[in-house]
Amino acid sequence: MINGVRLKVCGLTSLVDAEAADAIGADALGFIFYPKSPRGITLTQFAAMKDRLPPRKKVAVCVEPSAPELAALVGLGFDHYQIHFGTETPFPIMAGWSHLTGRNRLWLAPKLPPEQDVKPDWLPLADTFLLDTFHADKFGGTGETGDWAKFKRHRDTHPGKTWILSGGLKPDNVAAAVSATGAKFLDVNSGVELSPGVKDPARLKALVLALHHATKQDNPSYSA
Ligand SMILES: O=C(O)c1ccccc1N[C@@H]1O[C@H](COP(=O)(O)O)[C@@H](O)[C@H]1O
Repeated sequence: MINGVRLKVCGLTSLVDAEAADAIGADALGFIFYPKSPRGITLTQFAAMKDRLPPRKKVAVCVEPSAPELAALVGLGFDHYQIHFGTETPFPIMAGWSHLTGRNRLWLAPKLPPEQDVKPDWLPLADTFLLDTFHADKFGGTGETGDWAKFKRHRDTHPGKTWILSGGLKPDNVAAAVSATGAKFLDVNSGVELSPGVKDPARLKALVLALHHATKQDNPSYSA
């Protein structure tokens, strides 16, 4: 936690990168189980490093998992399950996800087109929502910033939920993102990489320094 702002470092593919995220004080470590992602790992790869990972919250990131796929992830004992999904996903499927993980462990990450908001029906299914940048052909990892005003509007409208800001965050825009949205939970991924799937310790440090500076109590553009 950095001055009241939590940070997840996502797309970790190795112990070395998990340790780099731990070293900068990340609250949560994200692992992507999506074969189409350049940061994707398999359950076997995760299981091989699981016992040596730093003692931070572990988040399994997946895309529209089937019940058996999600059950396999739950079997590995993650703290949270971040599910990216299209907005036409049938409600009973989403309710099944919530039932399998428990709503306190579920992070719903809808692929929201510009004109669409989080549907009221979804709210009881999860305590936490992650808003990532919309991209017609991708579910995440776009490296592009999203609609910060939309994020702020959701956060203001539903203060009982945890809202995670995601999409294209990097050392040079994290201060502006926090200032524009008031986000208390950030998710970083490609903006702190050397190449897809390989984290850059220098960019991780720069991001944390920028976040420290942006959230200092005496910074006039920040309201805690
Ligand atoms: O990174 C991916 O390849 C990915 C693929 C499918 C679903 C989620 C994915 N990553 C998530 O995308 C966001 C934002 O990434 P970025 O900062 O824009 O690179 C992050 O939450 C990852 O969990």
